[in-house]
Amino acid sequence: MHHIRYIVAALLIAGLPYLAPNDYYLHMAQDIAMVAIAAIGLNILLGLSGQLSLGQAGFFALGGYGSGILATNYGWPLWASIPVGIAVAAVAGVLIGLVALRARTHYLAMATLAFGLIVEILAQRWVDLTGGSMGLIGVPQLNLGDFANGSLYFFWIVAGTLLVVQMLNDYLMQSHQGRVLHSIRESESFAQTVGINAAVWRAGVFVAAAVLAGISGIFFVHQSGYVSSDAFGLDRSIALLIAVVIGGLGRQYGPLVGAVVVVLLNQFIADLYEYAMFIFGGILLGVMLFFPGGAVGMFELAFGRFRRAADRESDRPSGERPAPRHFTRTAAAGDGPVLELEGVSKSYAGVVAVDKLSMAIQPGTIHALIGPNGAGKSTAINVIAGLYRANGGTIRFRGQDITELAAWRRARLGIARTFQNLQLIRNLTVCENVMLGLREGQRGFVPGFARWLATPRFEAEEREEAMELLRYLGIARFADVKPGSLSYGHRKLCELARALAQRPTLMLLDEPIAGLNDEEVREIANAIKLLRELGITVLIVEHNMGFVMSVSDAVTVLDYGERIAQGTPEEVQRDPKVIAAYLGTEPVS
Ligand SMILES: Nc1ncnc2c1ncn2[C@@H]1O[C@H](COP(=O)(O)OP(=O)(O)OP(=O)(O)O)[C@@H](O)[C@H]1O
Repeated sequence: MHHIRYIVAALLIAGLPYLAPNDYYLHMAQDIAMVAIAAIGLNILLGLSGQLSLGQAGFFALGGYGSGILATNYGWPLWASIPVGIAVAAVAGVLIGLVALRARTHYLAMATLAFGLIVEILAQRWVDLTGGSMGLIGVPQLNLGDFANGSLYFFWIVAGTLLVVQMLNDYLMQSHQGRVLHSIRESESFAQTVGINAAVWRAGVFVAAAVLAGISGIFFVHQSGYVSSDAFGLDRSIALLIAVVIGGLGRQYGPLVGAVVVVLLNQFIADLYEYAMFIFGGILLGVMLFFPGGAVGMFELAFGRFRRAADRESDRPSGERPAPRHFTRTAAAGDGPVLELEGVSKSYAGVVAVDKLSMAIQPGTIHALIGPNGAGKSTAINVIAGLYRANGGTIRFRGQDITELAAWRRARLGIARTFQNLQLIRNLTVCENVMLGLREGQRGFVPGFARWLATPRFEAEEREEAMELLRYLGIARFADVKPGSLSYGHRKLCELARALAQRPTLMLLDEPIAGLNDEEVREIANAIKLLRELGITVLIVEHNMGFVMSVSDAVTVLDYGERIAQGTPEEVQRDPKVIAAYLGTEPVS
């Protein structure tokens, strides 16, 4: 009975036509459902993946006209014209999704705005096809059989579709796919380092939003037997945006609440039609300034404080931390180097940051890459992780040439990393951040949705695996809080747990103790040694010499992008070139 809310909603939908005093209310409910379907799509696009579209009315129009024109002008039956309408919207979604891979932020907003305007102008001017602003007349209604007016059945179809879309949305928000979208919004390069093909996701989410807008448009066109191009203007795109923001951007029920508010407001201000945009604009501004969480956010704020804090698990002393299971990827000592760089170079517009660097990292060791400021350490780690492409040389991981592989592919092969300036997803809990790293056993959308329908504990195994890692690193007590409320040291440990969740063979740690106090440094040093115990090979970039010398098995020293020394910590410490690089004097020859 974990999905009781949907059963109640289905009963309400079934009963509402009989309870509504007259058709006017039913019509309003239909409008709300239509707006909500498209708004859910926009919320996924903007609220989850962070991509702003000002052209959703374009998809709405393409879906609607795609089906409406075939059914009206060419006499197609609705069962055939509707899938075509959805397909037209989806194809447009793919095309705009491809644009979204090139244009970000306000450029993307402008591109989608232009798309919406083009569709609107086509709808107005291509009168033979669309009827222009005079309208397409005699559009068949979606009334299922004998019901001439069909409002009862029509409501059931629209509201039933909304229910299914809302369920898919709810699954998305609670699942791995939702976490992926959160991560893409916060940092695409970070997402790639946990094995996410961000480009595919960004484009895919555009298609999903386009299809939902298209379905909404199809319902709209087949609602009343008549449709004019005036219905597909910019104001519709803006109204959707307003619904999403007023409801609460990124919130599970934000679009539904926003759709109710927008449709009701439209009714109240029907007499002030000329000022409608002005009034909506004012409300949008007010919400964004004073209640950025929207109506759902306000509700959470008001009632969240009465919610009982969940019992939190307490952490055991470090001696009693069982090692996590599932570490299968580790490389054995006889396998040869885990990572080999051969003459790797990287320059930025003339600045040679890494110069023909060669080094080998042996399995199961902690290898440090050190050097003065600007020596090229971060560049080297980014080139290894695949965030930057090398200009020359070869990188081999467990014998495989990965020089040309995308970052997400390298992550999937078993290279995980942490960042100098922490990359944790603010809107996810500590446990969910760690779950983001789990790749193995992740289900696709459809099997995941089926499992979600079947059991409330649909991600119990993933959660338990993440908890094991948190316990291992001694931060299980923070599992259910957002990373923002943790100390800097605990956040570093959380990031380490997330990287561990990728079950890596090689872990790249970029300045793991920068900004930490002595106690926190000790914790991180212990954690890094635990990684070695799990058989993971570690490459650390770090400034703090004392720390490097205490944890590493081998050290490579860079200066001006070139390798100037390599060896055990003791050997490197005695090397005159290293002393000179750090003290700024000429080497004693
Ligand atoms: N995105 C960039 N564009 C241009 N130059 C860059 C860029 N990133 C780094 N550099 C330059 O490349 C050189 C190496 O920088 P890098 O950040 O890799 O060194 P680092 O050893 O990590 O330094 P630090 O210890 O200060 O972090 C520096 O001269 C730096 O100014």
